[in-house]
Amino acid sequence: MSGPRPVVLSGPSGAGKSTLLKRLMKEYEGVFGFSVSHTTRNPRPGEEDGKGLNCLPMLLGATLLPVADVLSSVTSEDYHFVTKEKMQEGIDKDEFIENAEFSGNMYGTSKSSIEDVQAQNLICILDVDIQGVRNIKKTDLNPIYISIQPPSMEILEKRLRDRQTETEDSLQKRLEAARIDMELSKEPGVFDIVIVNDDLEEAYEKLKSVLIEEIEKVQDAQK
Ligand SMILES: Nc1ncnc2c1ncn2[C@@H]1O[C@H](COP(=O)(O)OP(=O)(O)OP(=O)(O)O)[C@@H](O)[C@H]1O
Ligand SMILES: Nc1nc2c(ncn2[C@@H]2O[C@H](COP(=O)(O)O)[C@@H](O)[C@H]2O)c(=O)[nH]1
Repeated sequence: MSGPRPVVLSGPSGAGKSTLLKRLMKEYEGVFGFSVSHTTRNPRPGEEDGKGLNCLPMLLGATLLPVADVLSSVTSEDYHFVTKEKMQEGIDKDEFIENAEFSGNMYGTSKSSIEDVQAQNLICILDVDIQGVRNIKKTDLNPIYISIQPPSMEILEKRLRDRQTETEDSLQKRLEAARIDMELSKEPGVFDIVIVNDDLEEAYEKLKSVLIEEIEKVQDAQK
């Protein structure tokens, strides 16, 4: 039996991908696994290196907490934070299914980050920019492609500013990338669905409705 289809979540920085993902992974604990990307950007306050399914055995071995507590501490946000040299080394060794430069930093999805999730028969979620979407389309991954879009550039800018994670320079770079993303996401056939994240509840319900078939398949297999 082939495993569940992976899900690619894309859309401008600040559109709300991580917010929606966190809810989804909380409501459907044990159904999704996040593909922990590599990046050369600096960690934000609270972000930890590689706190994803890749290091689950290590987390489980190092804690006296129940497995469920460890699993719920695995968020959809963190990365493997690496130097440019280390990242380039991995790319040269063909360890990445895709990689891209975004806002002056390198990002990439390692093959093992996907394999680790798929080995557990979980729905693998990839959070990648539009370049990642294009590159994944050249592979045989066959994911469901979902774009999360903001209601407008103005609202996106406000969300990014309020999040307080960016310098003025990185914020401007992200807004520029967002303009391109918003144009490209309108191209027919790029995404299976484009969800405008205006009202969070409505956006979340739409996201769930697109994924419910795959979710139920995983839940049935776990019975
Ligand atoms: N529907 C919404 N209404 C208002 N604020 C929202 C909504 N969705 C998300 N936000 C807020 O917008 C900010 C950006 O959201 P989030 O960090 O989830 O975006 P993202 O797409 O994951 O960004 P990045 O790609 O940079 O990681 C957060 O502070 C979040 O709380
Ligand atoms: N092509 C890829 N894009 C990725 C990957 N991981 C994250 N991203 C995208 O980068 C931007 C910025 O993310 P942030 O965490 O610095 O705010 C965002 O659009 C992500 O979707 C990846 O492995 N490959």
